[in-house]
Amino acid sequence: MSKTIVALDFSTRKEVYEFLLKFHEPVYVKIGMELTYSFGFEIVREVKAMGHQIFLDLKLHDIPNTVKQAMKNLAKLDVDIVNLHAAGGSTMMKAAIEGLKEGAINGKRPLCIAVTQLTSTSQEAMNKELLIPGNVQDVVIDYAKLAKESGLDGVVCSVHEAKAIHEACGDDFLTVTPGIRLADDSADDQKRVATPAYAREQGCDYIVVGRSITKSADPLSTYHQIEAIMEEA
Ligand SMILES: O=c1ccn([C@@H]2O[C@H](COP(=O)(O)O)[C@@H](O)[C@H]2O)c(=O)[nH]1
Repeated sequence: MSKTIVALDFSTRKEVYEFLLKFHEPVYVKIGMELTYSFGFEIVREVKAMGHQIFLDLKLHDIPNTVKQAMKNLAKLDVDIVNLHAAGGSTMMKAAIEGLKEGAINGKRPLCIAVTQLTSTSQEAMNKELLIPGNVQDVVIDYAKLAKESGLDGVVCSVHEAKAIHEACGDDFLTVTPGIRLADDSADDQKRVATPAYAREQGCDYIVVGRSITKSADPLSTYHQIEAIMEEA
């Protein structure tokens, strides 16, 4: 089973299909706001029909009833993972699970994970702009515990918090980690970054990789290189 989720952050359908056609097997992909807001759920259905697994990354954050109804609709897409912001609180997260259960196809709902602190958020920004005091790792772990108590399946966090989250919430609580960069890559807008090798060492369940693969001169080879690192014993 693939441990690498490729972020399909493209602006055109052509780029999506040209990219996916390079792969000769189903891959785990992430469809986010960029594609969904351009092409609607049609693109989700099309990529799913090609046999790929899908993490639908729309990061819901609203009042509980709105999130519940939205999740009910997302469950009907039969994707593998959906997500929301833990900052919406436990009532919202519980409502999300209720919505997913109501919309589940054949009794099987998508996994639901909570964004703790975005990997583009630095310690300084969290304290001074978001006005959340304390250490970013402690805050992420507290949010992860809240997500677990609310019935969620895991969290989005950075590699740097994954080990402590597994210690606090259990090994079966998923850690999905964006902010992945190969050693020579630019961090771009990401702040809490790490390499695939460090992600494997820290026991991350999945890494999310966008630009390091999609902007690579040879995306297929970079993907296989990363997968090989993630699969090392
Ligand atoms: O905390 C988060 C949550 C989501 N993301 C998403 O992951 C990818 C990362 O792309 P890169 O090009 O590898 O930086 C992107 O789609 C984000 O929306 C995240 O980065 N951090």
